[in-house]
Amino acid sequence: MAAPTSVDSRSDPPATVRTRAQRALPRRAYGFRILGMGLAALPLIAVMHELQAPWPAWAWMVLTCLLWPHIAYARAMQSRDPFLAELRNFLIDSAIAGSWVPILHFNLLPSAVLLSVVTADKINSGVRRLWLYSLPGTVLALLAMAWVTGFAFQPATSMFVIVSCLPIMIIHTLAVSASSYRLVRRVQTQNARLEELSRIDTLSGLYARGHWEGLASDALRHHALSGTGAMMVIDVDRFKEINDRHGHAIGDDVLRGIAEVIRRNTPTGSHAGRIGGDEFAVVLPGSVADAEQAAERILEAARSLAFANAGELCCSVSIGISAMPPSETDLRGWVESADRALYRAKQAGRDRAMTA
Ligand SMILES: Nc1nc2c(ncn2[C@@H]2O[C@H](COP(=O)(O)OP(=O)(O)OP(=O)(O)O)[C@@H](O)[C@H]2O)c(=O)[nH]1
Repeated sequence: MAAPTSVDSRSDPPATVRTRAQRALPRRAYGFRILGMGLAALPLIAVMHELQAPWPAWAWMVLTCLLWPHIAYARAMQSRDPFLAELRNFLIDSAIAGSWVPILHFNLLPSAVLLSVVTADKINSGVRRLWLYSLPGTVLALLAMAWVTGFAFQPATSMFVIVSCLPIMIIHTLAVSASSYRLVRRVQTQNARLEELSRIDTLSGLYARGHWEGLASDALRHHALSGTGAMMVIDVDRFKEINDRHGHAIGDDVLRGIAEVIRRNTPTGSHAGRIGGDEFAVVLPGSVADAEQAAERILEAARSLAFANAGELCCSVSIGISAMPPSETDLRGWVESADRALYRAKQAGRDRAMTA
């Protein structure tokens, strides 16, 4: 009758995450325990009324349904390890449910509802095998209470008791489902964010290498059909010197500036990525002549870049261009061909483009 949580004991989360989860778990469980135990009181009252139960049964109902949720919360929050204390509370929940079955004289519907609700709570907690660990305590509590009540057995459920079971079956199930839904939505959002992070190079804003390679392979297959397309590899000239003279922060500004230059000067349908420290690659649609024009624009724009914190800094790039291979080949071969052209551009004095 407690909350579904996002905690999974299979993995070892970082300390900060774990501390947050430690505090969050008892808080989340508190509301659900009040709801679950409170709603469970209805069938208990109905059956005890039918059985004319003795006062200790009523006292046990008040203690477990009305007081226990607050005791459990206080226990967990005052504990050195609220997460662990809350796990113990989960186990006590199950034992309490087990103890109720004989008090109800094994009345079929409320017994089944109570046991399935507490077991489902363990599964929903996300803590591996918690439901399994809770079973011995449940069975022991059930047997102990059965011994106290003399194994009284009256499984038939009246319409009055069936109706009293409806609130816990409906409201608790919906509340747990809503909580699970929120959890799933959060995981989906986080997954989308993680995917975004793996797709985009955070410094340059261009595609990260792995994702770019996927796009470039697709483009290679696509361009093989049309017979056009070009690969461009761009490397910042003497970037080590820029770092050494102006510092890494300015070096990063240069990389960002070049990335922006590439973005602005390549045609729609191009895929630009950062494939190394100061190396970028672009797959372009169209002919080699189109790519050479784009390269000239990039060279020009790179020369004109200005940096607020390094007034005298001028930068340039060298570019290697390779035409679409005559027959479809692997991406690596295409990039290496453009790389060889880039090497020649560097050898020829940098700040220029060469075509393979
Ligand atoms: N600021 C910064 N520097 C980086 C980053 N990644 C790699 N580098 C640096 O980039 C430099 C790359 O230099 P090289 O490619 O070896 O050579 P270069 O100085 O550019 O010389 P040429 O390519 O021959 O013109 C190295 O000094 C790396 O430390 C980064 O993300 N930020």
